[in-house]
Amino acid sequence: MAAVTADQTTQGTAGTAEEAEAAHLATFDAAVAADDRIEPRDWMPEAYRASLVRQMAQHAHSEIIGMQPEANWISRAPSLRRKAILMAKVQDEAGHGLYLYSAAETLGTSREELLDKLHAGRQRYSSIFNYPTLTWADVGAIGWLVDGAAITNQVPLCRCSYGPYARAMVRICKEESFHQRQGYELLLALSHGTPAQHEMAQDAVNRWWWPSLMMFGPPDDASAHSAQSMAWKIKRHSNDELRRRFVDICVPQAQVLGLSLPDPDIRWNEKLGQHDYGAIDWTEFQEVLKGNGPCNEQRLTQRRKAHEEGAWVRDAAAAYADKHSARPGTAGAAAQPVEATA
Ligand SMILES: CC(C)(COP(=O)(O)OP(=O)(O)OC[C@H]1O[C@@H](n2cnc3c(N)ncnc32)[C@H](O)[C@@H]1OP(=O)(O)O)[C@@H](O)C(=O)NCCC(=O)NCCSC(=O)Cc1ccccc1
Repeated sequence: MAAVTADQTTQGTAGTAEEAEAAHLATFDAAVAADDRIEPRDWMPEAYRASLVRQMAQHAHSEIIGMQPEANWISRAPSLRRKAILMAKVQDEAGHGLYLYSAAETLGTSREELLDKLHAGRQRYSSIFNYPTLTWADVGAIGWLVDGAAITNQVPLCRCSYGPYARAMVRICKEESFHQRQGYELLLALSHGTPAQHEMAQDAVNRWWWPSLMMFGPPDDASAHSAQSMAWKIKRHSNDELRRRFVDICVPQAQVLGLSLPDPDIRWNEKLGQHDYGAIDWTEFQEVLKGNGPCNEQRLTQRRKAHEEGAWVRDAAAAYADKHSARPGTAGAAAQPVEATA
């Protein structure tokens, strides 16, 4: 964006602070209207910054908490091939969290601060990760439905108005596509396996279907942030639009899988050119958001434990970085006091 940077705001402005603010806002609004990207050093309204931090932090937290349900099956994967794929997928989710925490840092919030808020229960992560993985087929259902829903939601975020978030999403979406395919392929194998395997696949789809629809957030008329986020082009589509798009994608895929979706009200709506679907249990969604889902407590406890147990790794990395920057010939060395030698 060829906008005024934060540093320039105080330089050479003849008018009042209010006039300068209004000029910046006009430049920002014009950039958003023109589909330009807002970059970290560009002026932006504080509410825009706060909304981005809220969404990006929640997204980053979802990626790292989202490692837990599937990691539960790494040691019990049925073959070496499935184990290698699952390990790679879970590692990818950690990577996504790191891209997103880094992108959030460009808005002036440290990773440490965001993690502290997650651990204190002051920031959210996606409701979907508060459900248990009861059988191996759940790994397939998560790949197909949870990663599928994530892609449907996140592809439009590649066109988000904030540059670092949009660019992080490009890479994340490529990896999520692989995750979705592996889940689909896993379910296809189970669905066409023994009757017991088919039943296990169907049971997993039955349990994950409705929580996956909840990933898109509350219905549009109850979505507090959608209108403003869409005006700022952080979000490009409403929660209900994306949810319906996801149903349209899943219906033919379920047919190929030979599995049914647990909703007798799914039917083609000729007028809309899309599928209708049954009522979502929004009470269950609100309960999960309040912390009363089946695994909320387990997920946060495990996350806090992993953070505490990883303290030595962070300390070691910081000590190494300090040592490295103190070496002669490195950029950091110039700033170090030189000890006199005898
Ligand atoms: C669509 C929405 C999630 C919500 O729209 P907004 O406009 O932001 O909010 P809206 O006004 O509609 O809602 C009002 C309140 O309700 C909250 N809330 C809503 N829905 C949920 C929910 N489902 N869970 C929990 N909370 C939810 C919402 O934050 C707000 O609360 P607040 O006022 O902040 O306290 C949006 O933030 C978004 O697109 N995020 C980016 C994508 C992203 O985060 N993806 C995560 C999955 S990544 C993944 O799966 C990859 C993976 C796969 C496999 C394994 C591992 C990893």
